[in-house]
Amino acid sequence: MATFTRDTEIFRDEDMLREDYQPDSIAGREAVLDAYKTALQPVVNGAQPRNVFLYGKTGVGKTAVSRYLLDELQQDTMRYDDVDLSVFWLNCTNLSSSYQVAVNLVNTLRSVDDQISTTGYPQQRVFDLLYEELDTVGGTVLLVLDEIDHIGTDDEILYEIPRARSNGYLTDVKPGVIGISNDFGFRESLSPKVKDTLCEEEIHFSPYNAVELEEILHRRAEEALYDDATGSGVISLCAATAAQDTGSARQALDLLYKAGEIARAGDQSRIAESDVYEARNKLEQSQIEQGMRELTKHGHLALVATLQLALEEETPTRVREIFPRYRAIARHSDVDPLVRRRMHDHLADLAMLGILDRHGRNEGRSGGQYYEYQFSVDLDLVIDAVDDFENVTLPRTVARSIRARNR
Ligand SMILES: Nc1ncnc2c1ncn2[C@@H]1O[C@H](COP(=O)(O)OP(=O)(O)OP(=O)(O)O)[C@@H](O)[C@H]1O
Repeated sequence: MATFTRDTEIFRDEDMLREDYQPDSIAGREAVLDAYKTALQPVVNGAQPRNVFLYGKTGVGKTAVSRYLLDELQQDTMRYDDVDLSVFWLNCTNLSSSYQVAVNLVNTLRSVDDQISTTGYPQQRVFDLLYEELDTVGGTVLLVLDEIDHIGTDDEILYEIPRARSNGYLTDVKPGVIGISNDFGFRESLSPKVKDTLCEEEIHFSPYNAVELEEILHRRAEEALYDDATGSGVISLCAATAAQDTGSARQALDLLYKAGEIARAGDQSRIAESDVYEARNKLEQSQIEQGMRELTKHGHLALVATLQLALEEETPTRVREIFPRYRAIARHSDVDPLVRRRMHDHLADLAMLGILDRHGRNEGRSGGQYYEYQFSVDLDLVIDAVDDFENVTLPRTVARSIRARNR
């Protein structure tokens, strides 16, 4: 018997459940598609494009809908000789200034053997280079800036590009900017002139409800899974679970994919509801693990201090117990400790991430309120995560528990 045999019961084409798969149809987003089409109509007419700003939480289809509609737009404009449309995408994660966005745009527009250095130019020079490149491409150019909120308050470029034509910097090209963001605060933080320009057309992507998610999952499952691979209620359970939690299609698809993997690993011929529950727990766990790894240095220190108390069976515990431990661990790790109140903010963050449970308690007659903390996740999970903290010198009790687990 072979060690590996091809799946014949659960996954027909599992790549279709992966993050980077681009669906060829969009379900449950009619109103958004209508608004987006209206915003893009000037492009088909050969007119100056409008700038569009898309916002909504993570996983609600901003990228998928944009890719789908811009592909359609490119195909449909080919029918008109007087429209020459080019679309360029730039992911702005880690680009925290107009300068960096401009340099990366220049390099996106240029060929790979003709890139410019990411530092060393005056800002105006980079903008001029960008205008030259845009004019060289010519026609209508749509620049899609994904995760645009990373640019922060240094947002001049979002004003400059759309205005460059009327300001006489561009002659042969009609540029349009499509900004995408899942940070609701970003729109408010834009300077008024940028807001007026970039947010000419705004499209809000609301979280999906269970009915919409079910439609998305059904369409995807039709091709990704074999016909009898889902037991009754499985798809609606994935949809309902994700709708109640985040309303994200990504979460719903991840749940179905994970549940399928669990069924396959168990040699089952179909996915059961119990696989969805198990998948939810596994995904939650890995999200929490990731949350712990991505904490700041002081978040790591506060976590280790609380873990030390938990291992000594001193939890639930109060800030006044955690703080001295935190301070000692910080000193051993060559970090200046924060004052108690600031460290308490980090404990509150850990509670918000679902790592700690926090309960308010009253101090009896003397009045006053205090909080008690304890882990709301399995300690083994925390010990595993802490093992990877490179910036913290671990106290002996914690180091010992790690060794015991790794043995
Ligand atoms: N309406 C839809 N129809 C079909 N698939 C969808 C739909 N909406 C989202 N998806 C799928 O859900 C996943 C997440 O969607 P997408 O990446 O577009 O979200 P997003 O809003 O851009 O999220 P982020 O802000 O995190 O980038 C993708 O796999 C996408 O194909």
